[in-house]
Amino acid sequence: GDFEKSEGWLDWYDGPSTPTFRLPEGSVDAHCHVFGPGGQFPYAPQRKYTPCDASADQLFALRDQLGFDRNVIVQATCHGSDNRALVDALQRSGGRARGVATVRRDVTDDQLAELHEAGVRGVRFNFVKRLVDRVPTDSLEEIVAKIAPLGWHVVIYFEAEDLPELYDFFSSIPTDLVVDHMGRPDVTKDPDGPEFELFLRFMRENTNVWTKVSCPERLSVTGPRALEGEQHAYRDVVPFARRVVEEFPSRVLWGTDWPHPNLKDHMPDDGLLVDYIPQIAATSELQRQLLVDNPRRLYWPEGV
Ligand SMILES: O=C(O)/C=C(\C=C(/O)C(=O)O)C(=O)O
Repeated sequence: GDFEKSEGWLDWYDGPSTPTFRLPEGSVDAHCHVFGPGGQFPYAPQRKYTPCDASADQLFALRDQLGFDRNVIVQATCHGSDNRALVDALQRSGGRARGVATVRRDVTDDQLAELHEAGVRGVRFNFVKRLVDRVPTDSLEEIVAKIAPLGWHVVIYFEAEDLPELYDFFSSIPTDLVVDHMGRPDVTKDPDGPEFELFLRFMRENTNVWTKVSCPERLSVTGPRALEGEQHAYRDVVPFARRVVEEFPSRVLWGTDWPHPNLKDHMPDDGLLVDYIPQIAATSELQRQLLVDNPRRLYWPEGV
């Protein structure tokens, strides 16, 4: 049918392993998606890929199996600014999910109020060129002005090579600003080198900036296989993520990124991704901040 998934798209991992690492009580999967079903929630005509359907019920089953308590569900580009699938999932969650939506510059205050009522607490802007026709620099400023009364924050997704030209613009955003997947560092480079240093400087100079130390499977060249005797899946990503967690322990978040859109070479076992966490957050204090305190402060500030 019209919603055939993209060529080469891998189905998400059916039957993920149960993690060895026990998530702390109240942990939040702070980056995940729901897609479709395409017949009920059509994908955006201008999308760059067509995902497999991935429902709220399947997301919540994964949440329970992995040991998370809550989700932050993030609008992906395949649904554009049609947030109906996201809102449906939030309404089904019984208050255990919050959302990050995508809106256009002509969004009305009533539409924003409806999204807030459903549990949306932020807006997402995608600067990854393969995912959008044009980067949303102009609409971002207008939308930031509209969401200010709601106290929402901004989530941005960009690639490390684009940070130099976007640095000043991103530094001018007045809200809390959450960077997806550490701004996608090239992990074949030196974690102490100039490229990652620019991202660390961005976080040092802008104390409103948070980042998700998620998606090693997107960044890794060494991949999911742990060498004999070594415990590190995605071992080439560990130094980058660990550095961020240890320098900015109160401004990091973590998520599965289920159902992992656009992965072509392998589909990660979500249980394995959870077992990666202690490599990058080595103490129970850091784990609690990463998985419980920080996402709760940002998405459930009312403390429920
Ligand atoms: O889901 C992710 O976080 C990563 C990807 C996709 C999107 O963010 C999206 O379509 O909005 C990607 O790297 O392709």
